[in-house]
Amino acid sequence: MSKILIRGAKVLGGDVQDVLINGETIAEVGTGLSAEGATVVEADGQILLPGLVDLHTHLREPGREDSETVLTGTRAAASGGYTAVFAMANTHPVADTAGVVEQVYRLGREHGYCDVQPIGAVTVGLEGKKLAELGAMHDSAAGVTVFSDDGKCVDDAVIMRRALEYVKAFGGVVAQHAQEPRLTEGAQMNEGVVSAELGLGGWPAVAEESIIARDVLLAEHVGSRVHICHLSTAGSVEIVRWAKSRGIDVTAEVTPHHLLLTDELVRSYDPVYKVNPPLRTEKDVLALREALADGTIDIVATDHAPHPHEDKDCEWAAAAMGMVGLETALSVVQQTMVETGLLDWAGVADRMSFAPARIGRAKGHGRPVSAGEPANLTLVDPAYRGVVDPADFASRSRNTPYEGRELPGRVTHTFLRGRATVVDGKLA
Ligand SMILES: NC(=O)N[C@@H](CC(=O)O)C(=O)O
Repeated sequence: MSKILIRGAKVLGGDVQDVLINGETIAEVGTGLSAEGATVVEADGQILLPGLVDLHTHLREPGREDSETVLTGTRAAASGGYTAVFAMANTHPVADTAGVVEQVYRLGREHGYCDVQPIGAVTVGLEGKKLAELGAMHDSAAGVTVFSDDGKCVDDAVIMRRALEYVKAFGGVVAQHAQEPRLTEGAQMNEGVVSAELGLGGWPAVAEESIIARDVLLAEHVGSRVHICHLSTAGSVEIVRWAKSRGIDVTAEVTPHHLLLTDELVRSYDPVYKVNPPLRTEKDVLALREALADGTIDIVATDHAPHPHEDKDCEWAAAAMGMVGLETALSVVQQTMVETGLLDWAGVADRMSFAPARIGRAKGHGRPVSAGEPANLTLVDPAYRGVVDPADFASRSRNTPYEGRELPGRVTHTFLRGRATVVDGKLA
């Protein structure tokens, strides 16, 4: 069995320690550990985190392999420090049967860059009409625990209620894309001052907030668990805060881009900024950061949404919605949360590994950095400063809003069950 000694890293940003990996497992954590027979990784000044877990990734396979595949997407994930990703169901065919989720799960295992945990669709074909085979997907080899029609809202209250009732039986969770469809017909960007000036169809905050309000009440009524995808407004934060104070079993995520970018960027008419939910205002950004810091928002999830050049490089109205995010997420969180003093590295470990693994019940991920645990680990150099160049991405798509921006931090090593998937910042 191969041995690796990570020497002198700040574990979760705290004490400087050595971590000895033996085979797939962390053998020892301490100071002055022997390097005998081990490959040494010098980690002076670096932060050691549990491998990151993304609860919201679009891998596009099957069906849109021109934008991403399980292989390219998991290579992008490993580059970004992830050891597990949850793959959204809006593929072609939709991941609404045991067959499709098993296929995606197996591809992840075969490629070996990052574990892939498929998310099952809530409704057949994401059409919102008929519940998909939730039980069969759960009982399959993929062991699906998270269900979502992401990209579309489960807007029928009865279907949502039934889904919540169904997943309760096996401790699953429904992850809602909160977007009232009638209030967002033809919407192109956040509804506000900028949309009025640009004459683009507005996407009101209330379209998100009304669905969240309804769904936390449904979750309370049914006694089930609901997760809210990509929260984007200050009002949504208030509703989730209220729900949690009532003891409702709700969790929520925020994307890196909603922690940094605002709708002012849409003035450029550059479709790279077109995303669902849309970029909001400075006030929303600040409320989201604060909510992530105080735990009202549980996790950061990337909503990595790769699109090929031809779907993005066109006029605003015709462009696809979405941004890639796996390879920049940790840097954006470092900039917006750590360097602002809102969150320390232990907090980052919680919001990007422990909590998402807990919500999605990802086995072997989001575990403490201690002896006997699976060696799923990420090593970060926080002093690094670099300009984002999409040509460096492992993702098949390049639709990043950060091109040319300087961002802090770099993932130097990622370990999946003791095997290095990233070494010195490069895919192994
Ligand atoms: N987040 C996005 O802007 N796009 C997502 C789906 C969606 O949520 O619309 C995609 O699959 O491309």
